[in-house]
Amino acid sequence: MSFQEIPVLDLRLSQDPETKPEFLLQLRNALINVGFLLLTNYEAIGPSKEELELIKNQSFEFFKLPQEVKAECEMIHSPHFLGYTRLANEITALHTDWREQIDLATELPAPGKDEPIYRNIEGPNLWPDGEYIPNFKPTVLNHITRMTNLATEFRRLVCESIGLPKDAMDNYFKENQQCKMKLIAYPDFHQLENKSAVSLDDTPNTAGQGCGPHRDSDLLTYIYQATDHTDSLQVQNFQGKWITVPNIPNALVVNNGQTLEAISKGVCKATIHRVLIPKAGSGTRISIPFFQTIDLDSYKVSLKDIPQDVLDIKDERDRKIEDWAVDVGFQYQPDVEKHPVGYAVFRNRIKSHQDVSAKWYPQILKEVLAEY
Ligand SMILES: O=C(O)CCC(=O)C(=O)O
Ligand SMILES: [Fe+2]
Repeated sequence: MSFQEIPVLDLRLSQDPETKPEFLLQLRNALINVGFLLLTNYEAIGPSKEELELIKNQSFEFFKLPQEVKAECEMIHSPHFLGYTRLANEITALHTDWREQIDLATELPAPGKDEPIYRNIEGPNLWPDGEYIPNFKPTVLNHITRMTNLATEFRRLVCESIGLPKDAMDNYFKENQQCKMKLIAYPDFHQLENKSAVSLDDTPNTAGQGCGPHRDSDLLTYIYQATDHTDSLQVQNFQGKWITVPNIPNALVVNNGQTLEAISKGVCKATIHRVLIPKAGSGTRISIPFFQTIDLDSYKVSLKDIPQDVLDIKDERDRKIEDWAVDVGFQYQPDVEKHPVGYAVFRNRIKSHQDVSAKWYPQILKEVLAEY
C-alpha cells in the first residue's frame, strides 16, 4: 500500500530536544515513503504570516499589470531563464500549461564567457518597471531571504532524519548560493478564452492541465499555496493514484526534487506531481514555489554513509512500487557520477522554454530536441 495522504509536520517539534526525535522520524517517513509533506509553525525561522500576505498581494498586483508592462520583463530577454512567461507559453509533459508566471532568483551576475554554459542558469533578474509596481522588488528579495533561511535550517534536519550529520550537505552550497522562486497564476476555467486545454485522461470533465505531471529538478521545493483553492495540486503515489494536496492555511508544501534523489542515491524520491486548472468560478489560483538549488558544479559527490536501516526503508518502498509514473515525457535526471548537476538542470530549462532557447541557445536546443 502506498501513501494515501500527505503528512503534516509541525516544525516546532524540531526545536525542542524532547520532541525532536519524533519530528525526525516523521520527516524520514515523509522523505522516503511520500516525497511530499506539509510544514506548519515555521515562522520563527521562515517568513511570517504578514510577510506571506505581502508576497501574495504583490503577486496579484503583478498579474494585474497591463500585458505590455509584463512583456517588458518577458523571459525571452533573459539568457538565464528568468522573467515573465505569458499564459500558455510553457510545455510540461509534452502539453501546454495553462498558467502565467514570473521566474525570479537570488540576484547574481551573469557568468563569464569561458565558464561552462550551464552556469547561465545564474544571472540578474528581469524586474517589472518599478514605476508601476514599486514594492515588488523589495518584497521578492525579502521573501528570498526569509525562505533561504528556512530552507537552510530544514536541509540540516533532512540530513539528520536520514541518519547523517547535520552538515552533510553543506559542501553542495557555495557562497551566495542561488535559490529560485516563481509567482504563478492559474486562471480558472471561466477565464480561459480558449477552452481547448488538454484534458487529463482521468478527469475528462473537470479539469485541464494547469501544469503537467513532472518531477522538480532542484533539491527541495517549498510551495506557498497563496489562495484557498483546495483541489488543484496533486501528487502521484507509488501505485499510480493521484492524491490531492490539502491546502492548510499558511502551511508550506515541501517536496523532494531530482537533485535530492540523485545525491541521496534514490533514498528521497522525487515524487511526480501536477496542477489542475481551478474549477470554473473559483477565481485565479496563486501559488508561490521556492526552489532550493545546489551548486551547479557539484559532481561525483553523492551523500556518503547513509545507514543501512535507512537504506532498508528505501528498499522496502521500492519493492512496493507498482504502477508508478504517468508519461511525464522525457526529463533529464541529474546523475552526479556522469555530469555536474547543472548539466541536467540547464537542459530541462532548454526543453521547457523552447522560445527562449531558440533565441539564446539554438544549437543546444537542437541537441535536446534530438534526444527525445
Ligand atoms: O502550483 C503549484 O502548486 C506547483 C507548481 C509546480 O509544481 C512547479 O512549478 O514546479
Ligand atoms: Fe513542481
